[in-house]
Amino acid sequence: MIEVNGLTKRYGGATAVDDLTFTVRPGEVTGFLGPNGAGKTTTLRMLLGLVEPTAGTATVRGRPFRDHPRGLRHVGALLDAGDVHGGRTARAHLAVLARSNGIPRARVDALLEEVGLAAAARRRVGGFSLGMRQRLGIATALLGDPPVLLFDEPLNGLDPEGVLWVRGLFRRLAAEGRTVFVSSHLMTEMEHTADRLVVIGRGALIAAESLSAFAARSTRLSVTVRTPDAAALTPLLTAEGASVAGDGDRLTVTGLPAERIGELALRHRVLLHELTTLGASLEEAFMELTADSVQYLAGDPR
Ligand SMILES: Nc1ncnc2c1ncn2[C@@H]1O[C@H](COP(=O)(O)OP(=O)(O)OP(=O)(O)O)[C@@H](O)[C@H]1O
Repeated sequence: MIEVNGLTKRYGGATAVDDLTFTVRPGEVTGFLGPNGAGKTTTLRMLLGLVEPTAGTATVRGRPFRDHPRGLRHVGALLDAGDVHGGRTARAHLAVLARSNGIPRARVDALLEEVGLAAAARRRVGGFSLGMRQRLGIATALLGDPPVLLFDEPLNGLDPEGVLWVRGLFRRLAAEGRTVFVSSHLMTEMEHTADRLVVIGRGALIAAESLSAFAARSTRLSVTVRTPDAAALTPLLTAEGASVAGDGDRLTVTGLPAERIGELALRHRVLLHELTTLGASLEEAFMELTADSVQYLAGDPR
């Protein structure tokens, strides 16, 4: 569990992180989304005690990160994949960290295998591609088998196979009960990976909610529903706050995601012939909601 409360960072007159309050739960992948410069990296650095907050607190499992005595065993982090001693081999890099954190050496080779770097284990990191550095950074984060994992833009530089692998890895880590917090500036990277989203814009919180709740807040998302029982379905949808337009057996529904419409129909035994999401993609919803962070400001629904 990560708890961020009133977290603020100012640099001179500029506010990089503005009074952020949210929680990140174990057992889920939480996407940390915001446009470039929104304050994601600064927030993650404050979580790791690398940047001192101007105000507010950030705790990991109830304590500030620097109060955790065995760093890598409590929180694993990938912040900047380029931030590795280029003269070292991948294996030596991990071995040094393993030794200083009291982690068995055998874990190094197992992890190099797991992240797909076994064949490059004896090569110097200076010659690694960005994707290979990301894989090494992910291995570093996993080294201490920590219950909490932070990843800053982990998909940068990965090829499609690497992206699929990382998605599967994050899902597995969450299924093991870990807290997985992953930043990205692209919704497309998160929509197949995250269970929940924390969205920020210009340092301030825009949303902290499930992926489907986030989608439902976009005014432009609409769902086409075909049903022989529109008369029964329409009041069920409007009672949930949706707008329903349409004629005959074809309805256009805004304000509710397709998943929720499907659930309602099932629960009330309304037959559906079609359920299609139209219009804005989640990426467009994200752009719409981050376009004006003040206008769409919403609290943390804890
Ligand atoms: N050390 C610093 N001194 C001054 N300003 C800073 C410093 N670090 C970050 N900033 C500013 O704070 C804001 C937030 O930056 P941050 O790197 O946290 O954003 P981000 O969401 O991670 O962006 P990106 O997706 O581009 O990595 C930016 O305007 C940045 O210029």
